[in-house]
Amino acid sequence: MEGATDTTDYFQQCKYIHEVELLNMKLQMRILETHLETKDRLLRNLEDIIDEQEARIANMEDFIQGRSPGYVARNQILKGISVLSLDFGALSEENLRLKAALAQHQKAARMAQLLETDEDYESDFTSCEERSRISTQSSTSNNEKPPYPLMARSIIDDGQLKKLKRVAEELKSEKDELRQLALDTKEAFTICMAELRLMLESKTADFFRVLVERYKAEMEKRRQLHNQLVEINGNIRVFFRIRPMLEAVGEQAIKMDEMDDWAIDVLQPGGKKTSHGADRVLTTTLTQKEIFEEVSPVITSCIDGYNVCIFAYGATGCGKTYTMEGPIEDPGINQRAIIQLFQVANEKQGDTKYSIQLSMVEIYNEKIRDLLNSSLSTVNIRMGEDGRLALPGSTSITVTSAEHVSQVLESGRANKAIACTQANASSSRSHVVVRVAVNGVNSITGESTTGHLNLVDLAGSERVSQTNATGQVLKEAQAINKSLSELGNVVLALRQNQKHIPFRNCQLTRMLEDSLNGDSKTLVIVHLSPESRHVTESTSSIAFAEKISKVATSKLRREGIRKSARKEAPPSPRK
Ligand SMILES: Nc1ncnc2c1ncn2[C@@H]1O[C@H](COP(=O)(O)OP(=O)(O)OP(=O)(O)O)[C@@H](O)[C@H]1O
Repeated sequence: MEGATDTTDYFQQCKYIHEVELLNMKLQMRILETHLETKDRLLRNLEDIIDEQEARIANMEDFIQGRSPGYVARNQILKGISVLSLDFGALSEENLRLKAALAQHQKAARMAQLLETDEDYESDFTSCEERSRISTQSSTSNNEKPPYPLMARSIIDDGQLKKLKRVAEELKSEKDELRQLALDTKEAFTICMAELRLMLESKTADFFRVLVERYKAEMEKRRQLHNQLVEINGNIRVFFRIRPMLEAVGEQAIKMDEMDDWAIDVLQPGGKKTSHGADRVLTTTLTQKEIFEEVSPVITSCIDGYNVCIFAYGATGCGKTYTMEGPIEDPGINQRAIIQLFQVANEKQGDTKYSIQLSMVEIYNEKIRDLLNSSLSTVNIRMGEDGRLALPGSTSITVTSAEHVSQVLESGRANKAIACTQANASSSRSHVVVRVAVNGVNSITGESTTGHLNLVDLAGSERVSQTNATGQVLKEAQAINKSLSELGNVVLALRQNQKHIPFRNCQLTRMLEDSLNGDSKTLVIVHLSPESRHVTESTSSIAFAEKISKVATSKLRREGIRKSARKEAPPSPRK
């Protein structure tokens, strides 16, 4: 019986052992499954981290230093393993041995697991302080390897970092190539532009040269035609002289046309720009000497017996007296003209002996006063026996030298000042006429010629309506207006070769009848103030200039001027 009991015990013991072993095997299986599952999760995490790494190549160093969110996942996994361990502790209390055995197996299995695969976990679990310590050491010592976490090492092992580096290098070299290409393109573009500019400049210069030549040819043609026209129309020329700006402030409303020496541009008060032509425009930059050179050809024809009239027309203050008299140190046309007549007469002196007489009168309120006589006697106009107009009783001085001319003109100027005071008039309220007679007598034939040069500084042309004039001033203004208007009518009639010339309507035209009629040469210099505040007066002066410049068109057609102008136009420049 006892033997049977022992056998039963033994059998029972074996059964228990088998059951424990079976349980143990099952546990091992479960542990392995858990381990595999853990590994799978770990691998998935690793894949996620690798993906993240690819997207964050620039932050690789940060990742290597262990700041990746992958750690959080791994910590959770490890936590799970610990929970599993605790589960083992909750096994049935009824079999402590089994529990101990199980615990031992579990411990052994866990140890085996850790030893087998997770050596690296050790480093993963290294404390932050430890890691930073090692990291600091690694940065100072090149020999020690940094404690790369498992995932980083796996990436390095996989060659992904190398791959990424290679890609980065390729990208860098492509970028360098692109940069070089951009530099080459820029250089090529600069060279191309420089060549293009040179080509354009040379083409433009050629084109411009041809245009200038054509322009000059046109100008020359125009000048010739104009002279032809002036001769046809009785040698009457109209010039504009623009006075320089006297005030620094204000806009310049009148300028010479940049493209045309014979025209001016006027900026009207409303902002409109108008253009006006004349026989010549004397710009602000011309000196007194240069102005005289422009008019001197007309003056010297006096020596040959021609009558010449030069009028300075314009509103008060626009420079008429400056042009005719000028300052003592820089004299105007009057003095220069008479001195030139002297010089030319001296040069021509031979069989013909020349003498030059000078008189100077003023027409104020239709009365003529002798400015070379200090008593300022009034002078009348008479028709002489030779059919010439004379001013009997007026002083006529034969001038003998340039100095003498200056002296005589100066005394006339002084008397003019007295006249202004006596008549209570400013200089612009009267017309001042310097009359020069050039007599030539041929000692052999006895023939004589007389040419008259009339240099007229007209009264200011401003309108009565704009001056609010009354009484004496109104009377003066009316007389001035009338005489200027009559002068305009006479010049226009002469220019248009009208049958009746209205000389007799005022003292000024009466006095100058013999000088304006016939083969005479007349020049009207219309003076213009450039300042915009004088633009109304200037426009009125321009209107006067345009009125006296009018030419009968039927006459032009008869002369065939337009036809010839068209025929000889130079060729267009080639593009
Ligand atoms: N071309 C010029 N260059 C420099 N100053 C000038 C010029 N023309 C005129 N002036 C100056 O302008 C002012 C007026 O000129 P000026 O007396 O000759 O005008 P005006 O038309 O004769 O006037 P008025 O009709 O009142 O006699 C003067 O001070 C003169 O010196």
